[in-house]
Amino acid sequence: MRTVVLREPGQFEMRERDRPEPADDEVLVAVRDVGICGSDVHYYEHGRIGDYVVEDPLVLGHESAGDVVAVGENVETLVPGARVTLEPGVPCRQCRHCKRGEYHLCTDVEFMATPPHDGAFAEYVAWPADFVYELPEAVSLREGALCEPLSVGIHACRRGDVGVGDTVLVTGAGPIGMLAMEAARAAGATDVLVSDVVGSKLDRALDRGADRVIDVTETDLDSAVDEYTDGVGADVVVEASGAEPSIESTLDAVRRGGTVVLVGLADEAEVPLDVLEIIDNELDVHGSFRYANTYDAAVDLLADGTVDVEGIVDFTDPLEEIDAAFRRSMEPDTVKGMISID
Ligand SMILES: NC(=O)C1=CN([C@@H]2O[C@H](COP(=O)(O)OP(=O)(O)OC[C@H]3O[C@@H](n4cnc5c(N)ncnc54)[C@H](O)[C@@H]3O)[C@@H](O)[C@H]2O)C=CC1
Ligand SMILES: CC(=O)[C@H](N)C(=O)O
Repeated sequence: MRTVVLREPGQFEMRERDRPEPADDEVLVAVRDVGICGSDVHYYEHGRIGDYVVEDPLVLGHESAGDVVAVGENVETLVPGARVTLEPGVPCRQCRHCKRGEYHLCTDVEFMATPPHDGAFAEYVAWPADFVYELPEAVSLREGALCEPLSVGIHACRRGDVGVGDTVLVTGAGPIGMLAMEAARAAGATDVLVSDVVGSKLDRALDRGADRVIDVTETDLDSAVDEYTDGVGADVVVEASGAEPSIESTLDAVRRGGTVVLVGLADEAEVPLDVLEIIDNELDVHGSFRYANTYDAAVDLLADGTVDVEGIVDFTDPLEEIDAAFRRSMEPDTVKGMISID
């Protein structure tokens, strides 16, 4: 089967590998659509993310969907021909976190495209059936693949306890911010504000239903939020840029008693946050890491038409043109690129 491996930073190589055999509890999926995530691009550019270093050729891609072509002998939930999306993190299922249902915190999780685990830029992937979700007719495979970043948005909104009537500020209009905005709306937020430093992304957010967009290169975030909320502040801020100034500004933009959800990963682990501001305003500040138990919800929201994920996609290129696709993904205007596999 065809795969693309990252050999070293900036160098993909098309390789033939043996088609995997599904184990008893696995299904074999012919991969059709794979999203390009910022983390894939980071590995492509730098060969590492923090302590995760690409030491051996690695298959990237963890936002995937395709067709089941074979099932292991214990699999009763899926049959060949099913159209599916793959949840990319498989935990140990045994540890305290797994047993509490917070399996995304399992320290033994094997996550696609995180060294040393291969991802989905390949013709076939064998994957545990309990982390494979069937897509109804109404949900395309492209949408199925984007259940992954949508899940990040759903989990962030759950962490922020976004509720009916809330005003939510999302900082960063990349794919995660855009889909956090969708998830916030689905959770009942009636006002969603979005900030970024790239005008075209804010235009896109506006087209996709943002009530107010804030270009922080021109407008002070705190003042804009104050103006919109009559000086109260946002009920929930979802920080989805990872930019240090944006992370710092969340504490000023949220209302007293409100909630800040930190999703964006800063380049530096240490970002100064005013502890007195957190205490005095009784803020809830939550980290949000990947997701757990979100895929069923993501598929349902797509099937109902409650959220739109296709609208964030700028282009789809074939697997053979992955190098050009990654370069295009690095352009500041791009929100989401995808790879299709025939
Ligand atoms: N915690 C988690 O589980 C996950 C975290 N992430 C992180 O979330 C962040 C967002 O992911 P993507 O949307 O894929 O990244 P992205 O890089 O595509 O989007 C970030 C956006 O923030 C904007 N931005 C830069 N400076 C800003 C500022 N000062 N104020 C407002 N916006 C600003 C950029 O122009 C860009 O549009 C990244 O840091 C990523 O590493 C991504 C996936 C999962
Ligand atoms: C941080 C990322 O972008 C990636 N999706 C991951 O969950 O590792």
